Amino acid sequence: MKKIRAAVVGYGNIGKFTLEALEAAPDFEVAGIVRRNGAENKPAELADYPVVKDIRELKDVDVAILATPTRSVEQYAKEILALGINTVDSFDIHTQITSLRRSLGETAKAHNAVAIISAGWDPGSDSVVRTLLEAIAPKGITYTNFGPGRSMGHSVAVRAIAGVKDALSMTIPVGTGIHRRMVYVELEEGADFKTVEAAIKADPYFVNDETHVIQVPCVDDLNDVGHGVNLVRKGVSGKTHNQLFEFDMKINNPALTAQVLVCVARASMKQQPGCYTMIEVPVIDLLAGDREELIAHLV
Ligand SMILES: NC(=O)C1=CN([C@@H]2O[C@H](COP(=O)(O)OP(=O)(O)OC[C@H]3O[C@@H](n4cnc5c(N)ncnc54)[C@H](OP(=O)(O)O)[C@@H]3O)[C@@H](O)[C@H]2O)C=CC1
Ligand SMILES: N[C@@H](CCCC(=O)C(=O)O)C(=O)O
Repeated sequence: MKKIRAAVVGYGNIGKFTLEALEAAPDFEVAGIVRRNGAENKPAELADYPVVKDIRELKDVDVAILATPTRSVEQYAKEILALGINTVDSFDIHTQITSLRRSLGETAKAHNAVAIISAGWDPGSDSVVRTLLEAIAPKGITYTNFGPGRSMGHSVAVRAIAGVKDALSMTIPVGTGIHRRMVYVELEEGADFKTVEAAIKADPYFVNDETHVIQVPCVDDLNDVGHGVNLVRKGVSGKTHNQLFEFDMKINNPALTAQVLVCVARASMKQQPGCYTMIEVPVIDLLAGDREELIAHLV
């Protein structure tokens, strides 16, 4: 069977694990990697792949997996969808997902392509869990409690602030879906800590949470990409109260995000043109293999 040809756009934390997930998938082949500086300083593990500045330099790409900062997703997605290539991303600014969906939906439909957005683990696979739990206990409350662990999105947002050399944003669960942010920053020489601290606290990623910023000499000495979630719903099925559900996982954050992106890239090949979030995609489309065999095995 013809393999799905995927390009990885951006080769940072998520990009590296995406390449591994593609290499491990039976139905994908790597079309190449798109990097801002192209093949300059090409790492050894990319020796067998084309590394380019522009996705148009790659041959027959079916789907582009966007492993760029969340704030760059819309621009990359629009350019790539306009070439008729599907895109998937893990955009994680929850309050902006519906507007991104509308915006990419227009471009995707105009160019006969598919975009699946916000497809990491949260937003992403957790969104599917929340949806399922709400369906089976329509009345009730869901609490999504993260961590403790490293938020990649928050760490990326801090690294983009002027004067920050490196950053680690730890998410600490306080309970009932409330989180504290412990942000460790390594500053560029001459940067002013108070200015950086104020910029972090004003960023929409942090503005609603209790946030502590701590200057350290070397972020790498603290770094651990482990994370996790404890997602709980207590609610009512029919007229019966006290239905209690719990989903818990402890994970390597970039490895899981990458795996979700790859299964969603597969699903993108089976959708009609347009833009979707994960809760709109049939879960069976995330899997490789024969549909009847999957049904026999999983249902
Ligand atoms: N939904 C979810 O569950 C999750 C979502 N995420 C999202 O994944 C995103 C990426 O995280 P992570 O891989 O750690 O980020 P990194 O900074 O490690 O990697 C991003 C890569 O994108 C490329 N890039 C393109 N444009 C820019 C730009 N303007 N500034 C910086 N880099 C750029 C760079 O690669 P190159 O130099 O090769 O061009 C860079 O290495 C996060 O922003 C986060 O929101 C992460 C985890 C979970
Ligand atoms: N989007 C997160 C993954 C979910 C955990 C989270 O949102 C957090 O730690 O705040 C990330 O970028 O790591």
